[in-house]
Amino acid sequence: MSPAEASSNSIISVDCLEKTYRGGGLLRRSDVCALQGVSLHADAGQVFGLLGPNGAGKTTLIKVLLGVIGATGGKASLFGLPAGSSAARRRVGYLPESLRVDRHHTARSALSFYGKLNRLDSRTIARRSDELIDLVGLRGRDRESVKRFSKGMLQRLGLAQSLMHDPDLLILDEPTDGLDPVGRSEVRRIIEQLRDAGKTIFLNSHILHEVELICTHLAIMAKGKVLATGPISEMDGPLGPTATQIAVEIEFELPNETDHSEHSPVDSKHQLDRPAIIFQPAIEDSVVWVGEPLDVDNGRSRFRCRFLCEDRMAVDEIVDRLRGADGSLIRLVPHRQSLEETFMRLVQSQEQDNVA
Ligand SMILES: Nc1ncnc2c1ncn2[C@@H]1O[C@H](COP(=O)(O)OP(=O)(O)OP(=O)(O)O)[C@@H](O)[C@H]1O
Repeated sequence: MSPAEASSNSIISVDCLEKTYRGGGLLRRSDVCALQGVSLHADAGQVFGLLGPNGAGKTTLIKVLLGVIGATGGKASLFGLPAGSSAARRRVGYLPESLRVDRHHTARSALSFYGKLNRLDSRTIARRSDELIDLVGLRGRDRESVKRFSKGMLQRLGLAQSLMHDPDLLILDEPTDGLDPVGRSEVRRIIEQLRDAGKTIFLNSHILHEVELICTHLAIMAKGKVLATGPISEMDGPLGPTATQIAVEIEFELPNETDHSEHSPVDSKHQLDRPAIIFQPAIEDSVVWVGEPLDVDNGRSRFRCRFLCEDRMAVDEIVDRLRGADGSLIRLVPHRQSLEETFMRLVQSQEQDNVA
């Protein structure tokens, strides 16, 4: 989305953001460009996921949003206020990747401590602590030492502390990292409740499946750049990674080259190469996946292949080539790319671009 397209109710608005960590030395060889023209927008009520491999720049972006570090270029704002300003910061709750709660605390005393840090009065602290202890499922354990808490319970307490001042936006750094499946599902349940209560949630993760389960919107980042952003429902659709590409799955039969009348064995490796030979060079590089021959019968082999086609004409060409090779089309369906496939394709093609 271009800055001009950003909707007026953007809670987070990031445009052409740059962050270079300066290294030593006159030639600046050790400078690290952690953010390179990052643009993204998260609207009210969204659960927005920032997904990327290690070193993508996710934590750097969060630090700029919170005002912990300054950007070296571009613009970032929260609620239309400059990121890092105290007016913006007051409306944000933050859960760092590993929140350390002093071991002498109980859940209740920890919440009281964080309430005081947020300058809340004692009545508000007592009321919010009650509400949040219920929300995060710590009722009955709230006067126990946190020393006895599991990692999942500590993370839920961390969520509660980030909510003490009732912020409109929650920024969560790897909220389910290191939790067991039960802990992850409990954190997801709380995030869903917060979303239903109208909070905007911005979270950072390298766990693709978690993002898929929790988020409504997504930005895929790698090496300081946003590779794709939009509603999650559009990230794993039938289209390829660019708007015009079409991913299709085709099931078809081809006559065997081996003469079956002589009962010669069918060489499956040889058979496997056949579709690629028939479809190339016209659609070079577009055979994404070829399965083992599914069936070999009456001198014909059945295959299932996936293709990433640049446009509809490329799909027509595949069908024409199949007919030209005396093949028959059994099934042609748009292939829904999983988020994982989209993610891997984007990250790998960026790596190839960098090598070229
Ligand atoms: N204080 C710093 N000084 C120099 N380089 C840094 C600093 N902090 C981060 N970097 C570098 O900036 C790049 C982005 O790092 P960042 O921590 O933002 O990525 P990330 O996506 O959060 O990765 P991870 O999932 O591993 O935390 C990396 O190359 C990292 O080494």
